[in-house]
Amino acid sequence: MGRMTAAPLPPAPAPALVLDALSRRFGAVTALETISLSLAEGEILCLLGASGCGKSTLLRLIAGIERPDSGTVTLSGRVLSGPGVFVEPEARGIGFMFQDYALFPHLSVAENVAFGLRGQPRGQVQARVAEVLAVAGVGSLAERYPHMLSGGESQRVALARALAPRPGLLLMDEPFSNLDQGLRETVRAETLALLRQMRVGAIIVTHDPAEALAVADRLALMHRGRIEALAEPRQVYHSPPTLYAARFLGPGTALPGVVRGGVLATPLGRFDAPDLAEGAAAVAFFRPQALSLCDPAEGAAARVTACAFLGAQERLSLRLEESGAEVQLDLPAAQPPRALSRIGVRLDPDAVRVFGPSAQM
Ligand SMILES: Nc1ncnc2c1ncn2[C@@H]1O[C@H](COP(=O)(O)OP(=O)(O)OP(=O)(O)O)[C@@H](O)[C@H]1O
Repeated sequence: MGRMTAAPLPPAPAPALVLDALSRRFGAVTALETISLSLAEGEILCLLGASGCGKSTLLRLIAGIERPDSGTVTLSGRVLSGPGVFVEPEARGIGFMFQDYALFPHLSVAENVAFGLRGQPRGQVQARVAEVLAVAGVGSLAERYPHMLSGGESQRVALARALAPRPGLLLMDEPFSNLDQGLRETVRAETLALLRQMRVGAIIVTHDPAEALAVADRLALMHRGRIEALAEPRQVYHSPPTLYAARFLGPGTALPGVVRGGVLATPLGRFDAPDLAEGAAAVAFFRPQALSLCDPAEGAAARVTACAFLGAQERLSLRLEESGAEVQLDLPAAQPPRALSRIGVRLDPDAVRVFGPSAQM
């Protein structure tokens, strides 16, 4: 066999946006604490987190609507905000789309979209307005006024307005939350396709984990003004760095135990915890789909205490007979769960994450 020689790695794409140690306080509240992250060109990042964690403040600092107390914002190598530097929002080359779309009520759709192109030659503005309205699928609505638009149409017009000046980055604050469930997924898919087609990077704020998992190239989970997790959706979902991140991204069970000899013993098995100290209070976390049914003699015996129909699956709540621990298990909805009053369960050890004390804050 020939020896493999490692090919030189292609140079990593230059980050489009770099945030370095951004902090912002409001009186006694630390809204953001030393936030650092970078965004590659064309990358779509979701900022996810509970109410009050600092998502909107971070978006406003990047847009320049708010000033940081310290730290720097750099876009394509140009410092927008930093010691002694502050570029006004309209000079940043960043598009902003607000949750309520903020269309000007007294301007037509075409005039709304033309607003960000002020100062450019008239013919050029008209051509660009027609182009982005067509790409956003609302070309026929150019003469309407905002009160004559449906929610989905308003969203598309707002998107067209934000994209018209060819921003280097688009910031979107809960852009789909005003749409009802059925429309939301369609508009979301179309918006994403449009961003990719135009190769515009975006930071999308959402408090909905399912939306962040579906949409993001990478997601940043924020918690109390800090970034708790930053990675691709699958990685954050399956290998969350903390118990908070694990719980925020979806349901699961945390079984507590004590580490002895580098192993955490729980009612559903023993899991390696080589990095944790002897006697550390740890938890084994797993998602409902990590448990499967078996004969009670072959796994842990359990009683079904409740059952929730979720459409595609049934979620059973179980009490383990030996320990009394409560766990959840997902079954395909086709399997009738009511017949299963006493069951056995088995846990897939590869789907378990062990969190020591410092990862349970
Ligand atoms: N102008 C302000 N004055 C005082 N406190 C503020 C101001 N703006 C934000 N805060 C506080 O900073 C923290 C972060 O707020 P922020 O709006 O960024 O959170 P968020 O994650 O966007 O929340 P939500 O999802 O509810 O919009 C909160 O505690 C908030 O009360």
